[in-house]
Amino acid sequence: MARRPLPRILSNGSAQLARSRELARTAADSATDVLHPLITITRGLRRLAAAGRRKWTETPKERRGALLFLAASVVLVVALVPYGPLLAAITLMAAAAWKGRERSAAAPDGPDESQTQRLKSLYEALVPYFSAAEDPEPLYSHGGAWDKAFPTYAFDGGGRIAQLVVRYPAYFTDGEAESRARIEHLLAAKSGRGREYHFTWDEEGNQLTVGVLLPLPVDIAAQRFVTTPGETVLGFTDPTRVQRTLPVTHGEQRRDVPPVVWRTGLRSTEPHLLALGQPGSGTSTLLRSIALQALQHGDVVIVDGGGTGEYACLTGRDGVLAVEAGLAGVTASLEWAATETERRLIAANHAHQVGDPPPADTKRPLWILLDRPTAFTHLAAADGRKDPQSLLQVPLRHGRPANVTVVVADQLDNVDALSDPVRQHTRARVVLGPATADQLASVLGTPPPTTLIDELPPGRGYARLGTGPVHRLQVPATPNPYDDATPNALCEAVLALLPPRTDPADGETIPEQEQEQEQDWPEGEADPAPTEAEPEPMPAEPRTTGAEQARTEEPLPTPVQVLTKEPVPDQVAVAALPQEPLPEPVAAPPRDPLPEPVAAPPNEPVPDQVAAPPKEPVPDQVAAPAEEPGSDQVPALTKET
Ligand SMILES: Nc1ncnc2c1ncn2[C@@H]1O[C@H](COP(=O)(O)OP(=O)(O)OP(=O)(O)O)[C@@H](O)[C@H]1O
Repeated sequence: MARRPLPRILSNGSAQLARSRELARTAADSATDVLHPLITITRGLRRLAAAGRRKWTETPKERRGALLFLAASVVLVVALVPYGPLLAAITLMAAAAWKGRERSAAAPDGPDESQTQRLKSLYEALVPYFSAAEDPEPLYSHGGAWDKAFPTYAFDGGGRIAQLVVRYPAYFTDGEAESRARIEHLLAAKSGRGREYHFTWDEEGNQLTVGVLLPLPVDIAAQRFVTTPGETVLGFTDPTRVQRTLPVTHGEQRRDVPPVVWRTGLRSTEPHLLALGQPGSGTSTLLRSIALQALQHGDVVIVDGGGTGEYACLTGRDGVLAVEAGLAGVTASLEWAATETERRLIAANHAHQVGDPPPADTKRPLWILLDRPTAFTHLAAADGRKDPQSLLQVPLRHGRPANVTVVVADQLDNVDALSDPVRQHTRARVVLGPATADQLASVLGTPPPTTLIDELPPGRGYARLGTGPVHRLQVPATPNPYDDATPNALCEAVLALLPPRTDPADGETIPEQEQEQEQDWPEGEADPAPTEAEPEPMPAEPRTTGAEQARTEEPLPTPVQVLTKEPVPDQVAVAALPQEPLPEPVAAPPRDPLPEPVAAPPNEPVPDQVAAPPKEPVPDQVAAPAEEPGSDQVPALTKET
């Protein structure tokens, strides 16, 4: 399997150019500072000369002789007086300096009439919230002095408030989320809707700073981001809470933008991610973006519960172990992933015990990406079969030391159908699209410090990594390249990131009829379900149209081997997985297991629901539960959401 090369560090030619330009600008600035008096005097002399010329042309011709005589007399007197020339030169220089000084237009002292009116009405609106009858010296009272309450303010070109500092009385309950939310809502409404505001509460100084946030960039397309292995760019955010910037290209241009970077792997404190959103908010796009980044250094298994072929472009690509859209296929893939997690743990532990480094085949990151897994939960329940989510328990609980990462994307309305392990072990959280304040607080664990706006572009939302701050997030545009509505430039950007197609393992194509005959479950195992009865959420047709194929100029993928008895469409190729034997039958877990503790207790064995082919228990050291952060760090996600 060909490996993708590490991302090439972008050429630094333009960076050098920018540095030289910056150097030249600094030198020019310093020279201007040093030569400033000379420049002022020269400018003054020029102005004096211009004034003299003007005076000469304005003087009637008959009086020019007298004027000339007067000037000559003055020059003569000056020349004859002791120190006259010197005094005259000093006087001239002083006059030139005075005349040459820069007279900037005096800044207006305060707000203009309409701005004053805005501030006054804002003040009046705040009176009921920031006043108390018992207050002997109320800062807020009807008809009171608004300028004492608003020490700093700024307006934008349209006359709307761009920044405002609001002082409030010490008795205001600024520690209560509800009180804060009321004030924030009111300020956002009175300062102009349609913009996002950021609120900074200074509880010590009894001050609230209101800032207007610029829209996040929506034009950044999928590309190779300059990150290290183990880092995934979820999207872009405001520069305020993020120290780092990432160079991105937009057409011919390059610019630096602050990213939200999620770290996975051994040292990650948020090893798994949950993304939620309303339909059409961009969760599938986020998953596609993560998949393209993950494929640079790892393998991915994709579970597509949406059934709209969002991941067809990844099918049959190098590193893509499976793109599953049917219940039986999903179950088989997730069983394999659980077994693989255990295998890695055991292999790494054996290596630790004999003092060897972990084997190479335990280090390649494995990503399990699930788009709407609750669709399969409903299907499995209707069919009386095991919920595929129950198979995520091992990768979720023990995935970090095994380099296995789980990403779950689903709709906000389906939160109740997510299993407890998914809720408890996904400490990186993303909410995309419109969501109520309660939904955001429930998923992220805390409300975002910005106001919500009614209309959000696709891919816009919030991200929180563990107990860190809540970031505004804009996911890079990573559309489905096989979608006819996708603009060509974006389509090409995504296609350029796809790994090459996987060569069939044995160099042969297995005819479909043969495949069906060859799909045999291990002896004694129950057939998961009769093929005819299998509900199939994903249409079996290929997702690509003729036109799309022509655009990609790539042949359709060749099915290599089929894992399940389900009729799998050609494009849903299950490539590398089936080289492994199928795991033992998995005992169905109780339908509604009690929520587990987030941090696995020390010495915890691997849950026995998933019977691994190697029957050894997972060694204590490998489960590494001690490093797992405690449950208080997981953003709350209640079933009431
Ligand atoms: N970050 C983004 N930038 C630009 N367009 C986006 C972005 N995210 C999503 N879109 C566009 O929004 C539409 C819906 O996106 P997507 O399919 O990812 O949403 P979804 O939440 O998975 O919806 P559904 O659950 O209905 O599949 C698509 O047309 C997609 O191209």
